[in-house]
Parts: sequence; C-alpha cells; structure tokens
Amino acid sequence: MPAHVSGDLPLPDLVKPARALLSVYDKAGIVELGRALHTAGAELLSTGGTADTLRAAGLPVTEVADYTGFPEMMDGRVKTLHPKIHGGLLGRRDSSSHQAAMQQHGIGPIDVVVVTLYPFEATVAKGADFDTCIENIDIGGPSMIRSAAKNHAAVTVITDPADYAEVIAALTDAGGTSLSLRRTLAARAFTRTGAYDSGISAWFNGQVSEATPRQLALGGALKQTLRYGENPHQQAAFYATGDARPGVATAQQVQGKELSYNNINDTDAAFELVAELTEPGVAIIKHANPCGVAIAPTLAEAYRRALACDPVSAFGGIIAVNRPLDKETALMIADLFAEVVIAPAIEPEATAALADKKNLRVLITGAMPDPKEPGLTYRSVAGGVLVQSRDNGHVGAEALQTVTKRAPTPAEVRDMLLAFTLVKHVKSNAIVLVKDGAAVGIGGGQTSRVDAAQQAVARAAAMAQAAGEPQSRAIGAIVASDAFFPFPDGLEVCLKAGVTAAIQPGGSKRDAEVIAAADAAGAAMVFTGVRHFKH
Ligand SMILES: NC(=O)c1ncn([C@@H]2O[C@H](COP(=O)(O)O)[C@@H](O)[C@H]2O)c1NC=O
Repeated sequence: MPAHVSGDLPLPDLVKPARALLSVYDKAGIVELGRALHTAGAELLSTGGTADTLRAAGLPVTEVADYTGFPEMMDGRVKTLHPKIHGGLLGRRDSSSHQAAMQQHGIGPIDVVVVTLYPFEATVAKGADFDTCIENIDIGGPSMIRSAAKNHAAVTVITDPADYAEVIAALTDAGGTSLSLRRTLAARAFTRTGAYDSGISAWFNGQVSEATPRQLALGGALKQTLRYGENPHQQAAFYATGDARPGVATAQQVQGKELSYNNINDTDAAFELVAELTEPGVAIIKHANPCGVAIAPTLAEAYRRALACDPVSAFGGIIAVNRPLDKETALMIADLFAEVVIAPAIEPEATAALADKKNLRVLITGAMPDPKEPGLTYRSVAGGVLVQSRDNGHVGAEALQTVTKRAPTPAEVRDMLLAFTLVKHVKSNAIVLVKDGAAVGIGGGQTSRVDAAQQAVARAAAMAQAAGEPQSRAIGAIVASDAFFPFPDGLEVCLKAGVTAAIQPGGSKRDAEVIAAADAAGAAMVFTGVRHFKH
C-alpha cells in the first residue's frame, strides 16, 4: 500500500499560479489561456509546437527541454517524462519532506497543467493503419494529467478547451483557482484519461481479436445532455463511443427539436432495421418495435405500404428509410405526425417538403450501417454489464431447409426472407406476417408465442377491415417466428387465419408435430437453423 503522508504545512484554498505547463495537440484557445496565466503571474513552460504558438502570439515561454535540460527525443515520444516535470506536479505543497526532496533535486512546483491529447480516437475513426494508430497514443500527456489530477489539492489540471473560459474567469476574478474548481477539473481529467484509454483498449482488443477482455473499459464523449430519460423523473445523457458506424450517434440533425432519450433508442432500432433491407425500404418504429415495414421498387411505394400495416400505431412514430429521402416520400411523411425521420441522404426538394414541420427531427447519416459488420452490444444488469457480439446473423435463400411436403414458391421465399429479417428486430416472442414485400401483422414482446401469433393475426384482420378490404391480410401471407414453434399451436393460429407458408429456426423436440400441422394445411415451411431472440 502506498504510504500515507500527512501534511504538516498549511495549504491555501486559493492557488495563484507561479508556473504553468502548456502542452496541447489542439491549439484552439491556448493563446487566450496562456495570456491569462501570464497576466496572473505564471511563468509559462511549453513543449515544441505549443511553445511556437504561444511565442508567435508574443508570450514569453520557456521550452520544457530547456527547463529539464533534456531535449525532446524519439520523435516526440519523450518530451515531458522527466522528474523535474512530474516531481513539480506531484510534490505535496503541504509536506515538508516533499518540499525538501524538491529542493534537494532542484525541482520547482508546477501549479497548472494544460494538456489536450493526441487525437487517437479521430485517428482510429479515420481508418488509419496500425502503426499510425500506435503513434497517436499519447503517453506524456496522460501522465501529466494524472500527476496533476492526483495533486489537485495544489495543482490545476485542464484537459478540454471547453474549460478554458472558467479558468480564465477564475484567474481574472481571484488571481487563481479555488480547491472546488481544481477538484472538479481533476474529476474531469481522470474521466478524460479513462475514456481515452478505453478507446485504446477497445481498438487494441479488436486488433488481437480479444472478444471478452479481462476488464471492461467502456468510454465515450458526452454528445448531448438529455432533458430526461425514459421517464421524466430519470436523468439521462447520450455519449458517443467513437464507433464510426453510421446511425443516430453519427448523424447530422438538419431540422427539428432536440432528440429525446426514447427518440434516440427508437431511431437506432429503426435505422438498424432498414439497413438490412436490400431493396428500397421503410420502417416505422414505436417503442423500439416496428409497426410497419415494407420494401418496394420506390421509397414512396415502400412508405405507403409500411404505413398501411398499422397507421394507428404509426402516429408519433420514428421513420427510417434506406435510400436518399425524395420529395414524394417526404410529402407523405409531412402528412403524418412523426417524431423523427432518419435517412442516409436527403434530396433538396425533400428538405423543402419537410421544412414546415418545425418539430420533426430530420437526421442524415451519409451512409447505411453494414448489417453484417461485427461489433459489440452492451446492457446493464444489477452489478454487471452484459456484452455480446451484435446479432449480425443473416439467412439467405441458400440456407433454407424445406421440411414440408410442399416447397415454397419463389414469391413465398422472398417474403420469408423479409419476414425472418424483421423478426430479428421485434422484441421476443416475435411473430411477423409478410405479404408481397410488406409486413401485414406484427406480434411482439409477448410471453407466449401463441399470444404473439394471435396479435399478428388480429392486426392483419383489423387493419384490413379498417382499410375497407374484403378479407384479412393474413390470407396468403407467410409467417416468420424468431425462435422455433415449441408446439403446433402458434403456427396453427396463423394457418387458421390463412397463412400459406412459414419460416422458423426449427430445433424443437416437437418439430415433427409442427411440420405435420403445416402439411395438414398444405403449407410450405422452411427451417433456418438460426434464432433471432431480441429482449
Ligand atoms: N512524450 C511526451 O513526453 C509528451 N509530453 C506531452 N506530449 C503531448 O504532446 C502534445 C503537444 O506537443 P506540441 O506542443 O509539440 O504540439 C500534447 O498532445 C501532449 O499531450 C507528449 N507526447 C506523447 O506522448
């Protein structure tokens, strides 16, 4: 255990800086902060590039290399890693033994450290090669930040240009910083180095295929403080992890009110769903579950058909499209009360068509995410975090195993593949009915698969009736189930409603009974061997 040193000297709350070290990759605002420190009476120490910037602004600067008597070396790998720097940051001002050691070794106190780190996260996001990423791992910067933050009782540590104004104000008003400000900045500093290292850890584990590392290092940058969480009494915020996957975290919001917690969650679900559709496709989401999905030759047609699935639930929904949003589709969206629209791109006429809907949030991602890309998903439980690889499972026509006497027609296979893609995005137990490229009945989030089937079938009948159609939309549809039918009953609900074909993982002890039920109805059924639970 490290020795505990009690302070035997007085330590003031207000620390007026006599010496400050500035070493920043991002030079924005550093001249203003340097000037405020200089005006407050601090001697400025600085590393090469930062020193140049300060000097160019007319500020007197001492190079760290001159201060330590050691040159910067090894392409900048060693600049500030010196006892004169770390001793000056770590030595306790309230300990006579520390003070004596500083005096003995000619170490002067450093009262302020300003560091912005090498852009490791941005380098990875740009897709740089291994060696470039390694070279962008900052070593000296985090070391100084940690030394200063540990000794925040006397040292002010600044790691983000967003904090410059607050420190400048303290220097201007009081000539120094208070303990409470230094403590706040120290907390931010450790959060910064923690998040920085978590980014390195995530990237490095990916490089060596370490899927389940011994420690979990989760980091992110605050993207938005949210008004509230799932409910108004819950606090919430949105953090960007630096993952470049196109989606709600990377999108540009081109219109509308601030996104809410539920908006973000639902928009993510919607966009991940449409990313799976190879033809022009639209998904309408409520409470992270689809209430309408369709593919069609045009986006406008896909939207019309997606909306027709359940126009009642679509009210206040989130709409995702997988092609540039065009004017015709935008005009129809403008007719609906929707919360969010997310698209890979938007045509200028579509922007104009939505412009009057001031509250409608419009998000543009620039690209679609790759549904087959590997990645991790996280969920918190009491006392832990569950981590798993993203469900990037994909079932193509070649993987289908016909288990009934009748094989599916090519049209049924097309609908089967769409429906099986959709059950992956509906909360379990999930049952989805699809006809001619559009969902016509969705049952999800049920504790019984029979209930999910009944819900899907009821929706198909009710929506047909509401639209004045002569018969239930379940007639001639195909059914998909996210997991095997454990008994024939769930399938029988669908067959009785007029479903002609089924797609499911298979693998139940009672598969034979389920197949017999399909055969008895003259239905075709295929097994996928893949399950798509979503909880
Ligand atoms: N190696 C070191 O001793 C070291 N000390 C400070 N740095 C970093 O160098 C950068 C500033 O360099 P310059 O002032 O030369 O532009 C900062 O991002 C700082 O975090 C270092 N670089 C990397 O570790």
